[in-house]
Amino acid sequence: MGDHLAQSDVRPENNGAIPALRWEEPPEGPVLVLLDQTRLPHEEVELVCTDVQALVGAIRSLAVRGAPLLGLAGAYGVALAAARGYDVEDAAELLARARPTAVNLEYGVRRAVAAYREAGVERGPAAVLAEAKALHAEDAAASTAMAGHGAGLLGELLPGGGYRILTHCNTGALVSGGEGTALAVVSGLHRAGELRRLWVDETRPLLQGARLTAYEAARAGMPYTLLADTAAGSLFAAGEVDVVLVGADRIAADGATANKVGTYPLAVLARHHGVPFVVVAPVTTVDLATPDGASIEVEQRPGSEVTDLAPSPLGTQAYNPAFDVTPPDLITAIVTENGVVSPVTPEGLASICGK
Ligand SMILES: CSC[C@@H](O)[C@@H](O)C(=O)COP(=O)(O)O
Repeated sequence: MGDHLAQSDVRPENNGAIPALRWEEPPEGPVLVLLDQTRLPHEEVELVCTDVQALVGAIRSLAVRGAPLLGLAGAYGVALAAARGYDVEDAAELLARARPTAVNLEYGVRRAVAAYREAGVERGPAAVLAEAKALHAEDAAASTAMAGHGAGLLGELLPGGGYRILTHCNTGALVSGGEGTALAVVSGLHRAGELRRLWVDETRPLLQGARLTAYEAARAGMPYTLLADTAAGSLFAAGEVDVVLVGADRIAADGATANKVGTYPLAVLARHHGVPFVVVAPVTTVDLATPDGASIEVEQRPGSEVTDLAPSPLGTQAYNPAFDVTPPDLITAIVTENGVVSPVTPEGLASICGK
């Protein structure tokens, strides 16, 4: 990001909840302001993107991340290009390719570009911004609806309430225009007094659970406990997990679900221990054009994200996929804003998406 961010563009803020992303129009020209998630929880620092290259850098570095938020970033990125007079089609290509797995990114970009094309060059900037804001509002509404459907599902699966929920990665307000996906369900249950314990996977190697979910859970006053990803097996064996709730980056037409690496082992553990495994995602994460899990492109990240942790001996090679794919038969239910798909079938998914 270096070249695109003047020092004065970095503004620390500590008062209350900071939105993960917002559009601003100072006299110097429109900007997209991001809460830098690489700096959380120790520092709440905002990045001000004045151009698409800066935003692409922020997406790749995970300053802005999580499927629904990537969709918003993509749409606002197109709006930024249009407002600042850059080539909108070129900018859209750059943005859509910034990360490959979360289909929301491409969805947000394509939707914004379609609005631009329809409005024409003169009215395009206003039209594309309006589209990005509409997507933002829809995402917030989807969060609320998913929280309601998720709570209803848990009530059916686990009568009695007082849930001990295991989650992976980060799926809260940091990834959404609203309260998120899986963590939106957890937040609603917490407010209703139904959350006995939130088990938070660290989420190696970039620690989205330890840094971001713990940050959100602490702010909300949830009863939560952090665990190393490798401790999940013994937690299941001890009978301490009632249900697994996770988000998704892309759900194929057959229900196979790509989510943060480490999700698939949780689904295997859940099946072995007879625990429901539930995916919570908006329909914008369902990609009916991708037939199955094998067709999902899984982002491979630099090995240094793994080797630099310890650090490992110089020259060590690392296997570092950002996501893994859980097959549909291991998924108890997929919760969307339009309702719940269970059992997970291609027909059920297509119908919830209105296709
Ligand atoms: C609602 S967020 C769902 C997923 O996007 C989330 O679980 C996840 O895998 C995020 O990965 P990240 O690499 O941090 O962008």
